Amino acid sequence: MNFHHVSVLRQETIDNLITDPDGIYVDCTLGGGGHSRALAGRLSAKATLIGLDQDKDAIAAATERLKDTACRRILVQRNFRYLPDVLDELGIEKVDGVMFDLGVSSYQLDTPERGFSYMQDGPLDMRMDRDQKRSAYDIVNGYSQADLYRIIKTYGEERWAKRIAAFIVEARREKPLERTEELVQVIKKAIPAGARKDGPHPAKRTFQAIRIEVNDELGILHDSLEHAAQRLKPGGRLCVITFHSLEDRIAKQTLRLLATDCICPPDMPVCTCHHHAILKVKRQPILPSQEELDTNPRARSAKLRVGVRK
Ligand SMILES: C[S@@+](CC[C@H](N)C(=O)[O-])C[C@H]1O[C@@H](n2cnc3c(N)ncnc32)[C@H](O)[C@@H]1O
Repeated sequence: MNFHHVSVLRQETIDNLITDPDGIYVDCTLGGGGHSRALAGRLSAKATLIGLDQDKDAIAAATERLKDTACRRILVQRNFRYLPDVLDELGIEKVDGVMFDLGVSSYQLDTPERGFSYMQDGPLDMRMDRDQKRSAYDIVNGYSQADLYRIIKTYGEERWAKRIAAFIVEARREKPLERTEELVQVIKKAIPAGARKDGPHPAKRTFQAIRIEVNDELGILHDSLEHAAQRLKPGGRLCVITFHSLEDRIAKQTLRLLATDCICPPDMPVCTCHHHAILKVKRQPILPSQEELDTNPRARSAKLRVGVRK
């Protein structure tokens, strides 16, 4: 397996994450272990690095990449929504830092058999965790037209969502769509030629939408970030890298909420919510440098948000 992935905002993330070189750190999205490798390189032999990924291939690649690092390493194939359970099982109450580098890896995108790519033909799959039942096939062939429209519109922010949903339903009447290339052809037919001329690949937004739905990427984000923040020691850091506006909105709003004391409606005479801020956050996200943008086009839309536990 050739696990190709160039880590985004690597230095910036590690610089913000580490407060104690002997501490306990969690990488919730190991991928190829790029961030973790850089992190481990700055930790002592007394430190612990816990790495999670729901993709078996990522665990295998990261295990290899991290094998000669000094710190204690615990790599687990698990969805990060279960971070509190993983820490409980390890008997770890609080940690010094937690990072998330959201979305898919280049390896997942560029491996046709994983079915994420609209550029190379493969089965309609898109599962990060291949033990999971629901795949892109089930969504494309099983969702009602209204549900297809809803996800393509909401998660893809696709202007032609209505037509694409209708064309998918029409195409699958003959036989189920099985390959990514078949879906790409249906999407191309649905989008008028004039609108297809400029801009990104016509299937980009629909593929993003289906991928988000298959992996419930946005549904689990708010709670996962909150759980991670709750497990930080005072002064501990939460670092989140996002790659599109929907993801970033959830990260921004969650961090802002965790940094707010009272969340009662403004006309409430006394506080009844008893909400207490547990984080301090910087308003502005950290963006990739020009140098990084010049060498890694995937960094274009990346934003790093950092929270510091009170
Ligand atoms: C952008 S890649 C991470 C790359 C990594 N930081 C590096 O430098 O090599 C995102 C990884 O997160 C994993 N992932 C996404 N959502 C996840 C979730 N809810 N739970 C666990 N892993 C997840 C994906 O399988 C993928 O391997």
